[in-house]
Amino acid sequence: MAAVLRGVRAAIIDLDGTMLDTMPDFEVAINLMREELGLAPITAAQIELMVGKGSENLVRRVLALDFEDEGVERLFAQAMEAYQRHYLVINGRHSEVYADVVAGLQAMKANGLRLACVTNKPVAFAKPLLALKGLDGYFEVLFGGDSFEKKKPHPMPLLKACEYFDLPPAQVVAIGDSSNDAEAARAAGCPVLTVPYGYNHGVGIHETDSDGIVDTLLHAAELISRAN
Ligand SMILES: O=C(O)COP(=O)(O)O
Ligand SMILES: [Mg+2]
Repeated sequence: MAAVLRGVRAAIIDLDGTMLDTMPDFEVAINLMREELGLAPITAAQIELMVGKGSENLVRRVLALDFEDEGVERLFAQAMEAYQRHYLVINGRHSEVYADVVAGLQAMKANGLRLACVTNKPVAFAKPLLALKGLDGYFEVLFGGDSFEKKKPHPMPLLKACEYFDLPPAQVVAIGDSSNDAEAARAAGCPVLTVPYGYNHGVGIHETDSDGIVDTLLHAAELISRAN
């Protein structure tokens, strides 16, 4: 693993499931939306399988629990509006920073790494959330699921971050909790580390192709530092 991390000058860090356990926020906002539509609540365990590919995909999949394709499309705009309205109100209220995230970000900065946050969450949710949790100051740039034409697992958001840093992808490590992060990194040519504690569509992180699994962001910081 050390070999692929040699020469790394910057890190692209995912948000949901990597820095913050946001599942309780998703659960509250999704169930407020369902209540408005007259639908019964669903569990965090159900929602966890659907998170990771952005808000539109989440809302469509939640509706698909109760409706066929035609019903999903009929209700989508109304459901999306309700979900976004509720999410913005509760954003961050029920979510927590994972262990050793702050220590990891501090260690990366201390080691001279430049940092970007690249998430599939819309920027309007991600920006105030990072600020509320005191994490915004670590990042030079934040890209969300609506920043570009394509989201992860497409490589575009990662390539844009590399462009922003003016570094080749081989010198920019991606760190995330799901196959979306790992596939985007592979396609972009970035080395990739994964954390095992987030949301990977119900699939163990060992099943996802990466350059290594790290227990925490602090562990990631140590590996990158040791390789350089
Ligand atoms: O909001 C999502 O779909 C997941 O967001 P993430 O890319 O920060 O994990
Ligand atoms: Mg994630």
